[in-house]
Amino acid sequence: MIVTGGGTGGHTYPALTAVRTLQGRLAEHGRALDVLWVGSAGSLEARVAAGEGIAFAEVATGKVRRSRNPLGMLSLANLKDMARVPLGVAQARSIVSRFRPDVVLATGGYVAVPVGLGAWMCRRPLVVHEQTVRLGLANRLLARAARRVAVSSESSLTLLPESVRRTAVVTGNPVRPEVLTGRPDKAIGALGLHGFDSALPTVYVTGGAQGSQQINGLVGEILPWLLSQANVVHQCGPNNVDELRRRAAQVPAASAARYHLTGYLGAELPDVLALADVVISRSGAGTLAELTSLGKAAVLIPLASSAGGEQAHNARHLAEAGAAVALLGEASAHNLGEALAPLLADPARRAAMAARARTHGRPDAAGHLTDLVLSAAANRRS
Ligand SMILES: CC(=O)N[C@H]1[C@@H](OP(=O)(O)OP(=O)(O)OC[C@H]2O[C@@H](n3ccc(=O)[nH]c3=O)[C@H](O)[C@@H]2O)O[C@H](CO)[C@@H](O)[C@@H]1O
Repeated sequence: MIVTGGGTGGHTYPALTAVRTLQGRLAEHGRALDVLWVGSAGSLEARVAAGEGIAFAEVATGKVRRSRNPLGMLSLANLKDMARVPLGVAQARSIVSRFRPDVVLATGGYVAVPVGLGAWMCRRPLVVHEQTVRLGLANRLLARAARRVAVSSESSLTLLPESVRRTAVVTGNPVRPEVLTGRPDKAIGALGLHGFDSALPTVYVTGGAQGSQQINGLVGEILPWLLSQANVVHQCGPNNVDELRRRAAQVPAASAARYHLTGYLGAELPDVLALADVVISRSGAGTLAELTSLGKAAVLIPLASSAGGEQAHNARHLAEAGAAVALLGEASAHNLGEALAPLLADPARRAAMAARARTHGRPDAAGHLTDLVLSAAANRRS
């Protein structure tokens, strides 16, 4: 198999989960998966593949920066990047023709475009996986060339063009298995949270892999109050740690022991999720798949500029079902405090929200996507 997808955690982790699940399936039959990850140099997917011991090949990619103004799309940076796309396609085609995979799995992001086109040119079956309700730009381009399009929710189906809908299957969005088996006590040990008060609920604040300055700012405004009600693990983004650490120095010493700041959570993420009673988060598809599979009460602050308003759509969907609170429109520290207060004060209220969230989870998504990939590969072989 060739796997491609990346740029952000939302595209990278479903690809990783599919690879791991496939490896596990084949191992049950005493067989090994021959897999190559094709991605961008210096990217998250390159680091993830290296960490997992998955062979990795680089292709050139061009990021197309969206702009409300059509002429803005023609910026110098965009034009330079677009010029890299044909190079990436040529590289990907050569990689696919040498590796000769039975199947190519693409999970979105700019890098998936050249690799998916390379698969199509070499007549290798392409399976596209989409995490969000609306197909992302890369997947819209690739969907017509794909043997199968896997989507994460039923509501995607009606949004697909007729020709693509025929190849579409609802699999859900794969969640890394370890995310579902975290342990609160391990989070305390690994992050040194010995000052946390076990009588108080714990809030996990996350802005996605890169962190969110908006969420960091809003949480910063209510931090003294929040720490009087809860313990807080705050994942602020690797580039924001220094600034946030300076701001955190103003937290009164009495409550500082209940505040843990971190740029990015790696292996500790599952344990922090297990520890969390309430999550404050963006509403990216990856994070929501995790929160719903686990069943977590959440206050969602969507990224306003996400493609097609996709994060607001995700957040509204869960909020309407009582499975989260969504701060839609202009979020303020006041609104955030108001959304949190009843959840922090009332364990039964957060348990009810968590239970509703769990009904939206699809912990079996990796298995469904793996079935689809295996059947595309088997078809080619037969
Ligand atoms: C800015 C942007 O382009 N956002 C998009 C991106 O989300 P983005 O990748 O930013 O966010 P997601 O919520 O989809 O995924 C983030 C992933 O990173 C993990 N994580 C996060 C923080 C951390 O410290 N450690 C860690 O492991 C999360 O648990 C999750 O698995 O792709 C998603 C899926 O296509 C889309 O829905 C989002 O709109």
